[in-house]
Amino acid sequence: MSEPQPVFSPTTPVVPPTTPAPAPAPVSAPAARPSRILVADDQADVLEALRLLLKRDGHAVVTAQSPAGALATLETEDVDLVLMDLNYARDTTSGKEGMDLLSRIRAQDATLPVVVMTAWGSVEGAVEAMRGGARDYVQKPWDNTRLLATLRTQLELSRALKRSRRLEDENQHLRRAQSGLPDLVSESRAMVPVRRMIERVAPSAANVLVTGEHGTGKEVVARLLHASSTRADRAFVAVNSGGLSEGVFESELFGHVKGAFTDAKTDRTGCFELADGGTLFLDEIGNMPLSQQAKLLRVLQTGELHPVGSSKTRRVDVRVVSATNVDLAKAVAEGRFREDLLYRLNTVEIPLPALRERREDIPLLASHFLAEHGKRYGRNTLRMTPGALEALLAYPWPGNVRELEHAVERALLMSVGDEVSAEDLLLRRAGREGLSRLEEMTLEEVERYLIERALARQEGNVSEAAKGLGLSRSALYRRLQYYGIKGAR
Ligand SMILES: Nc1ncnc2c1ncn2[C@@H]1O[C@H](COP(=O)(O)OP(=O)(O)OP(=O)(O)O)[C@@H](O)[C@H]1O
Repeated sequence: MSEPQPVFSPTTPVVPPTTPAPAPAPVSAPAARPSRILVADDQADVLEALRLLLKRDGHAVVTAQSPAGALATLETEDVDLVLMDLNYARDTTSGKEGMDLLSRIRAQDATLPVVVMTAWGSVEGAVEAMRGGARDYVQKPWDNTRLLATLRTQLELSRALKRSRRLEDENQHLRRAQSGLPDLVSESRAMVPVRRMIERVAPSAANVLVTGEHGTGKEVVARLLHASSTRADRAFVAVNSGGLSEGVFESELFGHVKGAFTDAKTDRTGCFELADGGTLFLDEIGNMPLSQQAKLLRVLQTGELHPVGSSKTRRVDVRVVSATNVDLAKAVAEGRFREDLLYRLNTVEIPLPALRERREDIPLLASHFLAEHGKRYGRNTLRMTPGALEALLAYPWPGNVRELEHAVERALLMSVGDEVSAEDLLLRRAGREGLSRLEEMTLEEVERYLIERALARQEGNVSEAAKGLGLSRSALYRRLQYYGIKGAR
């Protein structure tokens, strides 16, 4: 069995598009930013000294002179660590205001590392603060080297924690681990423009819209675009964007913070952030309600989002590949899809032909699935009989490649010995072998069978099939509707 060839390898030189693609949607890249530290102390000279010290060490610094100021800053600024004094009211060393501030910071974001500064010799204060959730403490007056080392350790620890939490979230979202390039098996002429387009646009950051009937391989194309791009080592996050209820949509795409709503027990990273630096695959985009389209458009226009319940702005660098089986131009004309969103999504459009329009691919796809599933079931020596191949070629495949894959897997399980026969395929209604069962069929089954055969012969063309059956086009359409036969054009 010949191995399907990958479309191209990532090392293949990039061929520039003949017509320059329009500029991609500006979901802009975040600059690699230094750690941002909030320093809270009521003494201006202390704040200034710390600001200079931390800046020299490569950190960005924001300062606050009171607990209220610190909390207000945390509301609006994305901070990586808080360095805070325990005492605010002058001449007191009780640390009460500081402990209060610490617990309020923890309530807002329990993952934010806090390092407290205690008065020299106040060991109880330090112990209490650590019990209250501070990650570490330094004593005043501080030793510069020790202070910087403490902060660096806490920042690294927090980064590692964030990374592992993000990986956990990512793992939940990644539908399947991909090794190497996903297989886009094809040898038909109809798929040549598809392959060419993938080669040309994959390396760019352009947003791509993949269109085609169910099961034609839109997600395979999306994965291939990602795997062949410079983003290949970052996440590919797939989300069924047409099937989300109003309540779930924002949280799924943009994330939420703990406490944003009753069930929000912990922070949740949204798909946009999970896909940061990588590719977000928005499947079934044509079924997205208008209200959700507006929210999506805003993020694509600005490259900025707010997790639900947070006023902090996050920036993301995401390439969006979307897919639909809906005619979006028609949906725009009927007011069901926003035109401005369509223009953001379809910088490049890749239309995938239905399987009946590329019958040359059927034998290769069948062999591919037979080999793949054969491996899975420990049956590596299976072959299709010529009769099985003929039946596959005669069938109209309304469910496209997905249906073919299922039929081959089922046939593999039905088969005895090394051969998969036409009968194992169970394509009773359309395969040739159906003829031998003619006498067992009802009149309606025979009619359906003949219509499917005629359509398959004419590659789904209704006018030609109607001619062959001696029916008018509209009479055939009525019957197609009656029998629920899909895949006609
Ligand atoms: N050209 C191809 N080569 C190999 N496998 C393919 C090909 N096209 C589709 N498949 C397989 O067929 C199945 C359906 O493909 P996929 O999910 O990409 O279709 P889709 O167009 O995204 O479907 P839907 O519109 O229902 O979401 C998958 O298991 C996929 O791996």
